[in-house]
Order: sequence, then C-alpha cells, then structure tokens
Amino acid sequence: MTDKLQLISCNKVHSGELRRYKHQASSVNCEMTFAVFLPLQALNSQGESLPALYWLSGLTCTDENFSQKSGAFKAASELGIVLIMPDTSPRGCNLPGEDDSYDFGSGAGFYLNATQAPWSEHYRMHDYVVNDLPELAEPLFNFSGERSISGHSMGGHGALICALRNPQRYNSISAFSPICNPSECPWGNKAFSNYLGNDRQQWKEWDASELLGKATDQLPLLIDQGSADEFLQLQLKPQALISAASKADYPLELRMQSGYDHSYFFIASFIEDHLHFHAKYLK
Ligand SMILES: N[C@@H](CCC(=O)N[C@@H](CSC=O)C(=O)NCC(=O)O)C(=O)O
Repeated sequence: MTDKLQLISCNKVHSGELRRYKHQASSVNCEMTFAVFLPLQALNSQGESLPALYWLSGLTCTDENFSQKSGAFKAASELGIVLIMPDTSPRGCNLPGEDDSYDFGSGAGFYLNATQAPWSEHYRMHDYVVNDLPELAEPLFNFSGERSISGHSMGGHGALICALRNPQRYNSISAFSPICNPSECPWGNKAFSNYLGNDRQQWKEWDASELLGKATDQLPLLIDQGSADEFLQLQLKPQALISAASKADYPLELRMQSGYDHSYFFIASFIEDHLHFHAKYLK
C-alpha cells in the first residue's frame, strides 16, 4: 500500500513524526497531498493499535495550516491518537477559474462530490476523505479500526457532512466554527450552485442542518463557536444546526466561547478539549 505514497517530508514532533505524503487519488483523479501525525506508539516495532482523528481545514488552507498553528500534537501524542490531515481541494487540474477566488475552486473543495462539469471530474472530496484517504493512510500504522472526524469552518461543515452521511464509519464528530447551513449563506451558495447546480433539493444532501435534522444514527457531537467570530452571522449560522438538533432530538453540545474570533488562535485554545472529547469514544 505504501508504495503508492511518496514521502515529501518527515519531522520529529512531541516524540512522534509528522509526515507529508503525495499520491495519485482515483476519487479526485489527480495528485493529492496529505499529512499524518504518528505518535511514538505508532512507530514502535510492537505497533500498538491506534485510532485516527481526521482533521478537515477551512477555506484557503492546505494540509499544513493545522499542523503549524493548532498545537494539537502534544495531546495527540499523550492520548495515542493518529491525526490525518488532508488538503482542502484538488489542485492544478487546469479547470477554468479554479484559482480565481479564495472561496471556490482550489482551497475550497467543500468536501462534497460535485455533479456539475467541469468540477465533477475532480472535485469529489467527500469520496476522497471518506474512502480513498483512509485506504491509503490507515495502513501506515496499526489502525485500531476506530476513527473520528473534526474540522474548522468549511472543514467543520466537511466533518459534519462526512460523518452524518456515513455514521457507521465514525465514532464522534467535532467542529470549530462550522458552516452549519451552507444552503443559506454566501460561501455555500457560491460553492453549491457551481459544484451541484441550481436544484436546491440536491444541496440538502450536503447541508449539515438538513442532514442532522433527518439523521437516524446519532454520534457524539461537540462544536465550539467564538462569539466574536467575524463570519458568525453571515456565513456560519449555528442557530440552524441548534434548531435542527432540537427538532430531531440529536445530542449536540454547542459551546459559545466568549470573545474568540475565527482564527487558529481559537482552535489552538480548545483543540486539547476536542482531542480529549474524541478520545472518550475512540477507545
Ligand atoms: N480570505 C478570507 C477568509 C480566509 C479565512 O479566514 N480562512 C480560514 C477558514 S474560513 C472558512 O473555511 C482559515 O482557516 N484560514 C487559514 C489560516 O491559517 O488562518 C478573508 O481573509 O476574509
């Protein structure tokens, strides 16, 4: 399996290793890059079996933002959790306009499967995150079979939709400042109309508030949202998710954190909580 992966870099951190790989991915029909943090336990020849937490980043990010800014590795190392951090979109596919804006195309894959040409040939980040990447990354360590998912902003939306659509594949979900109701905000409108077309019925399949409202399987779900987030009212709309959870009796813990903005300073302030939250369900 690992012969499909090309190692880009490897850095020792908190006794474990942060590795970056590139590989050809069939789901998105192009070369992709991802990062993986392997705690020391994963590097032992004994190969202790470990769970994985997938982290999905937001608009404009690559696989590197979370590694460089979140400060997650100390807790992941102590808890024995492998972190798997994909890029946020296909890149370099030579599609018209793919690099023209920060909120669509490169760096803005929205973790869905596009149905509209020309995006549908490559922009299938849902299948990449849920199927392709686990197949490639989990053989890198002695995977326990337990995985959870988290993310920020567009990546928080991604974590929610990947797990709500595939509850059997994840033990728990968390998110920082997720785009909760993309059908009803400018970022989501732009992405969904271009990737999915204008039939708003199709959008519901990729909207966390819609999916949560009709979920039959329930997963532990933690969300942190900063009260001073500059995108809170226009783009993120947590109230839609709270209403859907309340109607569906879905156990959502949404913590409004006073004074925090949308940045990685917010993520760095609470990432340990999220790792401890997932650790409860990954053992
Ligand atoms: N360019 C825009 C917004 C960019 C931004 O805030 N990106 C966030 C994610 S937003 C939702 O998905 C981010 O994580 N940026 C990377 C980082 O390292 O901070 C603007 O400037 O308004």
